[in-house]
Amino acid sequence: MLLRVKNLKKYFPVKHGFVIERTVGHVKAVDNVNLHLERGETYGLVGESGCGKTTIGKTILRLHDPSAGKIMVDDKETSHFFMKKREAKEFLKREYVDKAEGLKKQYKSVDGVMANTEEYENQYYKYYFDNGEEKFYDFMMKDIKKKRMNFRRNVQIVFQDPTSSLNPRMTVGQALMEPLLFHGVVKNKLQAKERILEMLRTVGLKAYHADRYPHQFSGGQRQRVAVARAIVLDPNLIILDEPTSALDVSVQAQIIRLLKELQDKLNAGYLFISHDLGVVRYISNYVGVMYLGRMVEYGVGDEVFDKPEHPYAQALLNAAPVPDPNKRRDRKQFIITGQVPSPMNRPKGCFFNPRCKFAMDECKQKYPPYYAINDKHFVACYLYKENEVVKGD
Ligand SMILES: Nc1ncnc2c1ncn2[C@@H]1O[C@H](COP(=O)(O)OP(=O)(O)OP(=O)(O)O)[C@@H](O)[C@H]1O
Repeated sequence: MLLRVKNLKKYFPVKHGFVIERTVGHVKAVDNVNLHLERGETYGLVGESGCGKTTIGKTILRLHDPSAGKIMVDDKETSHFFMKKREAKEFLKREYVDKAEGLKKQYKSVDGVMANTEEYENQYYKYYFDNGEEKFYDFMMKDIKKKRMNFRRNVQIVFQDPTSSLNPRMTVGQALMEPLLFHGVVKNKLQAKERILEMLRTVGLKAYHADRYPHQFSGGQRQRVAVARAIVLDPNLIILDEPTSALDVSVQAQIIRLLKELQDKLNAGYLFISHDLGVVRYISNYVGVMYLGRMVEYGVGDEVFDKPEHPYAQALLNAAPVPDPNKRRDRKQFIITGQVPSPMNRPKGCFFNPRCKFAMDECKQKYPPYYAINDKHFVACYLYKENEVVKGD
């Protein structure tokens, strides 16, 4: 599995006080979110502004530390890649040293058995047994750094506004050269230049664009540069955070087409964050609808778009353009009233209950679990409580 997010939480502390700061609450930007994604697939995240989409993307990328939960990339838990030295040492002691010492005791009575155990075959335990604790820590810290670099290479992001994500003082050639040399992907500058020209061609730009600065491009071209920078290291996972929102409609279509073509070429997984429901529908295999930090409905894209079941998802997705006018008439129509509550002070029970015209007593008591509409479609709403309950995965 390329990406697996399990019970992810990101709470931002809210502090008051000028001289003595104290935490007066938390913005629960992301609360118990699960999602997974394979290579070559796209997971679309939709929901109103402020529901936590960008925070999920940034937390996966480790621009934010998660408050709780797991993020696994290529089946590997990523949290210890980003630990500070002391924390990492504690983690290594817990995960390896203490366990290795336990094994030693277990096998003490039978000399020579240790070398035949499964754990001894594991390179980390073997290193510890052969080299002792201090050398083991040095070895593991280097290993963690290697994994962190590998993660940084493998997971990339494209932001909405390429103007702020590109360094204005660097030419496009320099901006693309930097990560190539930093990650040692190429042996020398000549190889780097070849790769940069190939990347520019891939995203529909010309060789002479390498000598230009970001301000010398149009918005669409700048986003092409940002895409080139994201793919130059051949990543497996790309987070696309509103990649077309700042562009004209005709340019949006070109960028989306480019992203689709690139996905076929790179076989990368995309986490696609957008307000534009039409684009999300077009590009995504799976879709998750978020409300106040939680995924209220998720599943295979066409299923969720054709038959949204959560009252919030129905209201939101009804706003999406539908190519087939007959389908549009079949849709349940209603409009949500009221304001989105504050993520610092969410309503009891289902967070949507004060705005939901179907709200029942239990909706005001406890947040609903996920019910399976079928094996491709899940919804957190008591209206479906006759259905099988599933873990939010
Ligand atoms: N660094 C931060 N510190 C404190 N609160 C934050 C921070 N970043 C985001 N938030 C809050 O977390 C919540 C979720 O924000 P987020 O940007 O993830 O939403 P979003 O769904 O991506 O919205 P948009 O579509 O407008 O980008 C919001 O209430 C926001 O104010």
